[in-house]
Amino acid sequence: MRICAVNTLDSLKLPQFKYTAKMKYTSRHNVIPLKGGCECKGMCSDSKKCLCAVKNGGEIPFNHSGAIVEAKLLVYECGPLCKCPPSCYNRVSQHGIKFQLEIFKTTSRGWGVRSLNSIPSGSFICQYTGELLSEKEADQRTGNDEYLFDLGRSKSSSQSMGAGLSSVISPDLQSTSISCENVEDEEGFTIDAFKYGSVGRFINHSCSPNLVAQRVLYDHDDVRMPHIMLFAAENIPPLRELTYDYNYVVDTVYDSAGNIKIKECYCGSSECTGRMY
Ligand SMILES: C[S@@+](CC[C@H](N)C(=O)[O-])C[C@H]1O[C@@H](n2cnc3c(N)ncnc32)[C@H](O)[C@@H]1O
Repeated sequence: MRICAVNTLDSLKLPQFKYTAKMKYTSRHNVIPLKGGCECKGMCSDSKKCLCAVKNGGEIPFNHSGAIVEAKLLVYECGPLCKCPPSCYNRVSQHGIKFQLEIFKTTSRGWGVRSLNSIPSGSFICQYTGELLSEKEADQRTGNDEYLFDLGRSKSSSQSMGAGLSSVISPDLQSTSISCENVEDEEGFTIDAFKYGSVGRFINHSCSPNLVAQRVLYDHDDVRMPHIMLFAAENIPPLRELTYDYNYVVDTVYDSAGNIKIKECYCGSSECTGRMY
């Protein structure tokens, strides 16, 4: 789908980056491959027999219109080794963008994203794609940290969803409680959308967001590096800016010299806390 960028405010052009609809992995990261899939011949309608439904806690997380029913720590969509057809109800975000999105210049937050169509609650919007980096690699990009999305760590006691853009957020506060078989260490991963990314890289933060970031697995089995899929958290009218909560914890973001970084929030919501971090 073609995505236009409009600027009615000044003469600034969209910054250069390479558009990638899929994640960019390198051989440095050993992604755990899929071990298998469900055996359903139809549409995964028997949630007791469908292995993917079982992994989702005994239910398909989407309704028949393709809307996510509720945000979860991790959603398993059916994948390439499943026997079900591409039209299976448990394949949603893997099919890509369905709404006509537009990148536009905002007055105070750089570029942002809106939809030209109205969006029903629960609909898939887009994936936050980019280069997959280890925590160490991400830490070395402190000067260019505006497009980092920290995936947190796979084994942790913290319950935080941790779906936020950050470079150096305290790992304990930013991590997830997903337990992870076959993973020896606790290495965390980050997506960097600065050089390679999708329209998702332009979605701004809001303290009253209308999207949620959902971790999804379908084409590999590595819970350390789930796909980040953005879904509508409410019905969204056309031209309303799309936003999600970056989930920063104030005073936990540091620069390379170890000083606390402060960034004001201009989301404009009545619930705005005033600071992004
Ligand atoms: C992932 S980028 C979002 C797209 C960005 N606006 C652009 O022009 O490329 C994140 C950056 O956007 C800006 N931003 C996003 N949400 C904001 C907000 N609520 N208030 C102020 N700046 C925001 C900050 O500079 C942040 O580091």
